[in-house]
Amino acid sequence: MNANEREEVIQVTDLRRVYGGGFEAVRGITLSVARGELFALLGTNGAGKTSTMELLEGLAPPTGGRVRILGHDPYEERAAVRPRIGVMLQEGGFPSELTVTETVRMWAGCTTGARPTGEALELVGLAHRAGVRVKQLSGGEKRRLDLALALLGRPEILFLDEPTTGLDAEGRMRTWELVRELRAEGTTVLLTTHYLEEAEELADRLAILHEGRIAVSGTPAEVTAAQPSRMSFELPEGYFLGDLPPLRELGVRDHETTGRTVRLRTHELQRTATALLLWAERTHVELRSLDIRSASLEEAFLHIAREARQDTGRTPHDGPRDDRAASTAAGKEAAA
Ligand SMILES: Nc1ncnc2c1ncn2[C@@H]1O[C@H](COP(=O)(O)OP(=O)(O)OP(=O)(O)O)[C@@H](O)[C@H]1O
Repeated sequence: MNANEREEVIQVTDLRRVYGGGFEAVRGITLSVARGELFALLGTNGAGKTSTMELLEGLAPPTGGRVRILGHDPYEERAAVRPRIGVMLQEGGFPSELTVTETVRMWAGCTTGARPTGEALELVGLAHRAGVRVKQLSGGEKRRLDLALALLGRPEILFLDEPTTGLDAEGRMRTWELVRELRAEGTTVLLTTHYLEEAEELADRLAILHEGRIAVSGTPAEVTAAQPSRMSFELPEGYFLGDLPPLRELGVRDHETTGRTVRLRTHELQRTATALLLWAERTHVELRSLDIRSASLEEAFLHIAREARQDTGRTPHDGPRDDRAASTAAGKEAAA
């Protein structure tokens, strides 16, 4: 293979998952992840992140579509895929009477070419808890044990389902550092998380899921670029909105006022901010409580969540406006 060529180790095409009761949790997801890349799956609660991860991990067969992990079907060709991947599920579940060391040894017994137990515990910062029974570990320590087990077989692809949930700030930083090191060594990582700063810190690319579909995807910079920046300030005493330069002409997309506070959203932050600050200087007034912030991943996420809330307000008969698959789901709902 050409050195510049992207080796796609995760390929997902039009993936679908329908649960027993007929609920469509994954509704046509297409994505690919290159070797050595860190891809983050974000989404509102119930968006379908875990349902998607489980299909990629080969824990269940898809209802429709295609998954290839390292060129294999992870469900049909489990024996070929399993030794090359590491999986950290959302909820581990170990025999609670075993000690940390015994748990790792037990797991190592089922893993080809396992790391030494001490090394695995060292990696996740659990070496000092080696002799402690699993039931005595804190929630965060159990997450770290989960991670140690996922790393035991030196996987080529690491699936991490909410790896830092329940960790304190130091534990989270430590996990981020470890994930960065693994990536630097060439490990491909697929991560789900509710911490947007985690995705912003770690991800090369990401997708935000909503109701089983990818609502937006790209690099963190691409995803945030589509969102407006925000600016807010207090109107000086004796001044009104109409005294400001015409906001539309400054690139302002929309604005609202509460009392004397003006909040606006703009795609041209520099132009808007410069014009308003120059106006304040010319007018010899101070824009108090001035706050200017560029768009963030949080903004993109909240935008999607807001749209989701508005959608929830619709009746099934209204149906989503422009999506055939979603109309089918709404139709099912209406029929139920
Ligand atoms: N076994 C199941 N049977 C029926 N529905 C299920 C099942 N498992 C999950 N679901 C539903 O599928 C949808 C997606 O769930 P999933 O756990 O994949 O979402 P998620 O994005 O991982 O959510 P969270 O962020 O809350 O962990 C939810 O509406 C959930 O209730």
